[in-house]
Amino acid sequence: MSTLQLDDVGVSYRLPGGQRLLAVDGVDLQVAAGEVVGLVGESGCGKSTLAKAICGLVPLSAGRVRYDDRPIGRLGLRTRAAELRRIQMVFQNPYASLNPRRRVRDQLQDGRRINPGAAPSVAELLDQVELPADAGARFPHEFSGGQRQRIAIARAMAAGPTLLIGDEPIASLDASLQARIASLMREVALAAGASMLFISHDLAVVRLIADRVAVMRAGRIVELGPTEQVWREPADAYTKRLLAAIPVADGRGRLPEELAVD
Ligand SMILES: Nc1ncnc2c1ncn2[C@@H]1O[C@H](COP(=O)(O)OP(=O)(O)OP(=O)(O)O)[C@@H](O)[C@H]1O
Repeated sequence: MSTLQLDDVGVSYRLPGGQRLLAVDGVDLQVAAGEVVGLVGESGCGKSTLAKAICGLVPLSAGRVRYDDRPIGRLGLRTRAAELRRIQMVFQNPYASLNPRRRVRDQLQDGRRINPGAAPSVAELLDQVELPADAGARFPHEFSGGQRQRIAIARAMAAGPTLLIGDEPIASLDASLQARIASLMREVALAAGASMLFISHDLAVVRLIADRVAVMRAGRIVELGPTEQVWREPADAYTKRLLAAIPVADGRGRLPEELAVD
């Protein structure tokens, strides 16, 4: 069974003037087979950079990423290609993975060719993401934002991934749709036997779908644990602040006073 294992991972960017920014710093994280892990934290804390590091899209400055006990990153292209084909991403902007000029069914077929035999048919993929069968004959621009994100999820699943990474996949959707699309991602990933790393700044949605949650701040993971435990008994002051900031219907903080931090 495929496990993603990050050990002491660091990623730094070179800034104008030669300085380096340590965007990810000493991250240890594991995503086990069949598990959904939520990665939360404020804008700029390094979530997307960590996702890119997992996919080999940015080089590591420290540590290692292993998938299925094989290294990813800073490797020969052949090894990377084989491992990375099994990791698929869904981005905030569905167009990041969709071609506006190709019909939906052709794009799903393109995905299915990445790992032949690993994914269901185009009709089944559309059904899984709750789109009508005739959606395949249309182009991405003919759909709403939520439908487009469903297509992007189907496109990712068409490649037969064993790990699905969502990088803020619900951030651009209407609030009414966010929980549904997040739950759908969990459903389709688990139904296919894949695990999922779900990146979001929306803790309420992460609580709905994640088995474990990792809280990231300034490049580091400051808290990691079963979702309900982190939610009910956050150990880290920053996690407490994040949770306290979640709005509720009456406009006040969600958490009781005893969890408030200064
Ligand atoms: N290509 C780059 N070059 C230089 N700095 C970068 C680059 N990409 C990201 N950064 C910086 O690295 C830090 C982490 O950025 P990253 O996009 O990973 O954060 P994030 O948590 O995903 O934020 P958001 O939720 O806003 O997408 C930020 O300070 C950002 O400005």
